[in-house]
Amino acid sequence: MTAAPRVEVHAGPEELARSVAGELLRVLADAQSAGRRPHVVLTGGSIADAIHRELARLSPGSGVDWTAVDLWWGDERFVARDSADRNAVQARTAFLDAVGVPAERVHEVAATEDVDDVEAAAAAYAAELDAHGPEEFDVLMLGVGPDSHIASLFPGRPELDVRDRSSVPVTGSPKPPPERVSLTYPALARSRATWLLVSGEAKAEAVARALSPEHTSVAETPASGVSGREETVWFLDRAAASRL
Ligand SMILES: O=C1O[C@H](COP(=O)(O)O)[C@@H](O)[C@H](O)[C@H]1O
Repeated sequence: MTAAPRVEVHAGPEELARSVAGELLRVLADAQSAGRRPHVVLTGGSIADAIHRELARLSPGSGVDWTAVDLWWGDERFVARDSADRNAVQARTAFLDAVGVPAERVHEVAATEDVDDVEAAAAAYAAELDAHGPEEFDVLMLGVGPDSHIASLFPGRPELDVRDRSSVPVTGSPKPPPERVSLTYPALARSRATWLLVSGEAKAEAVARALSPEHTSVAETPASGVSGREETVWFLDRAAASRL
């Protein structure tokens, strides 16, 4: 049974980013001390970028061996490999290059140069998960949009109902860029710890709705549909928590 979500409120985005990065480094160091190679799902977006920069800053002395961590993404934009719109490029610039994660541990979604179309990118990502993915991710991090989307699962869209695959193509995304690849709910449910990362007043209403699931539906509020097997934590700043 999944425990009720925990809500952690921080003063502002910097404090939020520092706390999440510190907590992630502790989880990774503990898993490695126990002899495991942890698998983490990264997200894109503004607060994720701040967290990634904190990871680069706090990593020295954390005890984390970044050559023994596998990294995945909850979603990716289907654009050119070096596009600044790619979540992987954002992560690489903010921390992957700085901490030295080897390429074979970084499980990126295919870019437009790699495959013919977004359907092929989603199929290739599902195959990569089958071949190298864990039974359970250690930590899954998700940003939340003002419309309550998580990964690239947007309100009212058919991708919300996909149950037979781990990864889906998204075309005509309401938020640009229009073509994306997203993990599905069954894949997002394969995590020990699920952390939702939210900063800013513009998302306060989405947070309040997601945290009162009896007053909403997954179709209307996609963020209400995820939870970790052992813990679900909403890391908020005061502005994002202002309607709770
Ligand atoms: O498009 C996306 O948006 C969300 C949230 O981004 P933010 O800038 O509002 O924080 C992100 O979680 C997702 O990975 C991304 O592709």
